[in-house]
Amino acid sequence: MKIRIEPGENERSPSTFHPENGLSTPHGHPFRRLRILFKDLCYKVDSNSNKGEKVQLLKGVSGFFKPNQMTAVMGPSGSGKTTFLDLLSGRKTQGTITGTLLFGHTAPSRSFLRRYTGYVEQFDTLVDSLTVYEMLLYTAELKRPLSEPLASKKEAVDRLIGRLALEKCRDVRIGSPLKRGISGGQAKRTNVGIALITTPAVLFLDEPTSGLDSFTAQEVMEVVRGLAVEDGTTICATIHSPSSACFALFDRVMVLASGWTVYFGAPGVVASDYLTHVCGSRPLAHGENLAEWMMDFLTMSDREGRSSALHDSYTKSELAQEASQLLDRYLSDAQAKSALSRGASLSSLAGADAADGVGGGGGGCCGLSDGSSPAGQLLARLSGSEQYVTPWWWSLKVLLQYRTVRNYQSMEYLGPRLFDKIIFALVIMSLYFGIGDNFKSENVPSMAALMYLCVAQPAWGAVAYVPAIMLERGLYVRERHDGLYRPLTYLLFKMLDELSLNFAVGLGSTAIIFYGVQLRGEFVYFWLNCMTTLSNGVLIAYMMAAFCPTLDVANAAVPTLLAVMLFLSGFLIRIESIPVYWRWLTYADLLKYSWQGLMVNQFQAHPQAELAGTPILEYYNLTNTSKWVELAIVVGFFGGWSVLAWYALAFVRHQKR
Ligand SMILES: Nc1ncnc2c1ncn2[C@@H]1O[C@H](COP(=O)(O)OP(=O)(O)OP(=O)(O)O)[C@@H](O)[C@H]1O
Repeated sequence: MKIRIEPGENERSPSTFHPENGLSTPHGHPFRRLRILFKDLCYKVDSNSNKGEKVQLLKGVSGFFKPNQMTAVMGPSGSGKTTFLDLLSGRKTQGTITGTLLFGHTAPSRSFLRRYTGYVEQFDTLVDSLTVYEMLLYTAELKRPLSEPLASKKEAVDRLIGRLALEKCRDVRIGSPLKRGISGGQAKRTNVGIALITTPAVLFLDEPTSGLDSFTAQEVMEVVRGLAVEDGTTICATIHSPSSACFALFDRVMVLASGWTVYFGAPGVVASDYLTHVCGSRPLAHGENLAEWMMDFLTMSDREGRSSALHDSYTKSELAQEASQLLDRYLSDAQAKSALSRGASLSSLAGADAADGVGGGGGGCCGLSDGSSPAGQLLARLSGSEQYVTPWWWSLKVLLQYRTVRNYQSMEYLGPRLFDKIIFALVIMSLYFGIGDNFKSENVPSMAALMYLCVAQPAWGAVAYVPAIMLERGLYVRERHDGLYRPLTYLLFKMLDELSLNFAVGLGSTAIIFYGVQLRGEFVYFWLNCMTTLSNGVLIAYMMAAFCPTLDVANAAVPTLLAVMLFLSGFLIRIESIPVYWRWLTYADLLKYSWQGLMVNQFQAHPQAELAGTPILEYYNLTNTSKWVELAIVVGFFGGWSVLAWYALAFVRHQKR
C-alpha cells in the first residue's frame, strides 16, 4: 500500500510577518520562515560507563522541519530526543557531530542559534522574586535591541501576555517550590514567553508538557501552535505521551529509537497505517490514544532490541523514500540559493529568498554581509559570532534594576544578610564591652582573639551563601545560553548586589563593635578591613560554587578552604611556629593579612601592651607591618579571586550536554 508522507504537503499558506503581532520589534527580523534541513546527522560522545569507548547517540538522522509547522520528536525514553534537540539548537558542549545541518540554506553559527532561536527548557528557570510581567520585561530589556524604546518593549510584553493567556497572573510573583506563586502551566507559558521575546524564527521545546495535566498541556500547546500558524515560526518539540487532542496539533512526527529514525511523517492515520502494515504493530483500537499506542509499541520493540530492525523497515519504506526525495530537493534548492547568493547582488538575493518565504541570505557568501539589507543582515547573523544583543553596561543596569531592587525589598533576602551581622556585633560587644582601651596583660589576648573573630565571622558567613548560589545555577546557565549577559557582567552584578548591602549593613555592625568595645586605632580602617574581608568571603563562595559540580561538593570545599586559612592566619599558631612545610601557604592566606592589619590598627599606639611577657606586636612579629599595606593585599586578593570566579563562570561547565 502507498503511504504518503503528508497528504497534500500539509503546508499552510505563507503568513506574512506582522509587526503588530506583539512579538516583533521595530527592528523585527529581516527574515522569517526558516526551513531546517538535516541529513545523516550523527553524534558520538565518550561513554560515561566504559572509559575509552565512544557511544553513538544519533545514527544518521535525516529530515526537515518547515516554517508554519509544528513537529513532534517522540521516542522511548533514552532514544535521543533531547540529544537531537540540543544538537539542532547548538547546545551540545561535547562529542563529535557529523552530517549536514542547514537553517534556510546556511549552516548556522552557534552564536546565531543561541541568539536567534528560542529554546524552552524542560525545567522552568525563572527569577522567583519577579512577577510574570517583570520577568518578561526584564528578558526583553536584555534581549531586544538597546535602541528600542521602553514603551515599545512594554507593549510587546503586554501583547505576549495576552497571547499566552497570562493576564490573570500578570502581576503575580513567580514564586518557588517553597513559596508558591504561579501555577505549573503558567510557569511553562512564561518560559515559552521568554523564548518568544525576540520573535525567533525557530522555536525548540524540550518536553513542554511534562508535569502538566492534560488540559493545561493542551492549552500550552495550542498557544505554541498559534505561533506556527500565525507567525510562520518553525517549531520542534520533544514530547512523551500527549493526549489525542494535543497530538492532533502537530503537523509531523519524527520518532527516534536508540538514536535511529524509525518514523518521519504525518501523525494520525498515516502513522497508524505505517506501524500496523509495515512494522507489524497490533491495530489501533477504536477510541485509543494514538500517541500512547505508538509509544507502547515502540518502547516494547526497543526493549526487545528491535529498534535497528524498525529503522531498516523505515529506510526501505515508501515513506522514507518520499521523505528522502523531498529532503534532497530542499537540499539542492538550498545549494542553488547558496551558489546564487555567492554570485548575485544583494538586492536580487533578497528578492529570491522572499519568494520562497525564507527571507535570508546565503551561507558563507563572503562580501555580501554588509548588513545594509535584510539578506546581508541574515547572512551576518547566521555566520556571526556575537551572541549578545546589548552592551555589558546595559545588562548590568537591567540586572541591578530588576533583580537587586527586588532583592532589597525582600526580607527573605535581607534577613540572613542583616541579622547575622547585627547579632554577631551585639554578642561581641556584650562579651568585650568597654575593654578595648584597657591594655592590661589579661585583656591583651582577648583583644587579639576579638580581632581574630572579626576576621573569622565574615569568612564563615560566606559558607551560608553557597546553597543560594548553587540553586541559581540553572537560571544562570539558561540565561547565558540565551545570550542575555556575559559571565563577567553577571559576576559584577552579583558583587554589587551583595557588597553594597554588606558595606552599608557593615557600617552599623562594625560601629557597634568598635565603639561598644572601645577599640583603638581608626574606625574607618576597622570598617574597611572587615568589609574587604567579607567581600573576599562572598567572592570565594561564588568562585567555589562555580567550580564545584554539586552543592554537596561546594558545601564541603568552602568550609575546608576557610578552615585552613583560619588555622594559618597567625593567631591560633604564630607564623614562626607553623611547620615549614605549611608556612609557604601563609603567604596565600588572605585572613592572615586581614587579622594582622586589625592587630596593628588596635595596638600600634600601645605597642608596649604585653603578651606572654613580650610586647604584643613583637610577639606576633608585626612591629614593622603597615596596616595599609595589609589592607592593600586583601584588596589584591579580591582581584585574584575575581579572575578565578570569572574563569569558572565562563569556562567550567557542569551541565555537559
Ligand atoms: N556519555 C554518555 N555515555 C553513554 N550514554 C549516554 C551518554 N550521554 C547520554 N547517553 C545516553 O544517550 C541516550 C539519549 O539521551 P537523551 O537524553 O537524548 O534521551 P531522551 O530520548 O531525551 O530521553 P528521555 O525521554 O528519557 O528524556 C540515553 O540513553 C542516555 O543514557
